[in-house]
Amino acid sequence: MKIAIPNKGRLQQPVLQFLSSVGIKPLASDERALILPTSWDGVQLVMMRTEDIPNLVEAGASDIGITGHDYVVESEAEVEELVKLDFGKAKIVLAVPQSWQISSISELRGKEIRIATKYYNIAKYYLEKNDIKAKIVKISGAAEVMPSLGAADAIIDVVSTGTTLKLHGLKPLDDVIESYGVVIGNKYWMKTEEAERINLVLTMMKGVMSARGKKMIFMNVEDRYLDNVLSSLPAMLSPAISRLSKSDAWEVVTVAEESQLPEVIAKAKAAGAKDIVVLNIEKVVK
Ligand SMILES: Nc1ncnc2c1ncn2[C@@H]1O[C@H](COP(=O)(O)OP(=O)(O)OP(=O)(O)O)[C@@H](O)[C@H]1O
Ligand SMILES: O=P(O)(O)OC[C@H]1O[C@H](OP(=O)(O)OP(=O)(O)O)[C@H](O)[C@@H]1O
Ligand SMILES: [Mg+2]
Repeated sequence: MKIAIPNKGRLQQPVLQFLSSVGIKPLASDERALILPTSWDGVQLVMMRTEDIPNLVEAGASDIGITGHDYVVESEAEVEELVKLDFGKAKIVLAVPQSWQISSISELRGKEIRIATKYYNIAKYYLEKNDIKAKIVKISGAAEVMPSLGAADAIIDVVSTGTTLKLHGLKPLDDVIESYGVVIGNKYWMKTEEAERINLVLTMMKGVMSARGKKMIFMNVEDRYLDNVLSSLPAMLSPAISRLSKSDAWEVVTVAEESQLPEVIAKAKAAGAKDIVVLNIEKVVK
């Protein structure tokens, strides 16, 4: 099976790290190679431009792909979003010159404005939905410079820290869409002879995402403190307990969200738990 991933750009490293956690590592070959074998037998990586991946997957040149949600929407490709990822987060906004004394997009109605963007379809849907008349100036990047060159009045572009907008005298006026890294699939992937392997890869990918932010906690508890320690744990954490050999103590094991850790450990310790060990979780396959 083939997985299309970014051959460059800001998503490439996070995607490779994510695939490594899944158990898929590219096997070194000529660095110009665009189809790479991997450590998982029968799985190849296809190195493509991030924005081309939706069309590539729709065309069936790859069974699944990893790209940005914005490119899935912009491409209008008939693909399925299968696993939402926790990297590649961005916002696409409508931004206008800081000098414009407007605070809502409704004030743009009735005006004929030019909007520079690399997201033509996303902009078109957004402007139609908001009943704004605008000429879309299609560019492939660096949209922020267009208003100061007099080539556009406003832009629709990605914003992360907001630095580039500020630097070019622009301010965000409205959010257009949220974007995030996403695993997509060809609509017919389940009908291919690779379906079983694809399903296993997707199961592992979901397993990695379910484990994100979760920790395993092991603690030793003497008999006399067991009830106290168990009642100190948050109700939804159904801990497992096992008798320690050669002592009247127990091992209590549970899983907690990383954000719960400080409170869970403090309360368990105060209730008598000792030797508290915290481990990362690689995958949780439901
Ligand atoms: N600050 C950001 N700027 C651009 N894209 C971002 C940013 N933060 C997250 N993204 C997301 O990353 C993806 C952009 O990746 P892509 O490889 O196309 O562009 P890039 O990393 O800016 O590289 P390039 O130099 O080709 O523009 C999109 O899905 C976008 O939503
Ligand atoms: O809000 P910020 O943190 O400033 O990031 C947003 C900027 O980053 C991206 O540019 P990129 O570096 O990808 O150049 P490009 O526009 O040519 O793709 C994006 O297109 C914005 O210009
Ligand atoms: Mg870019």
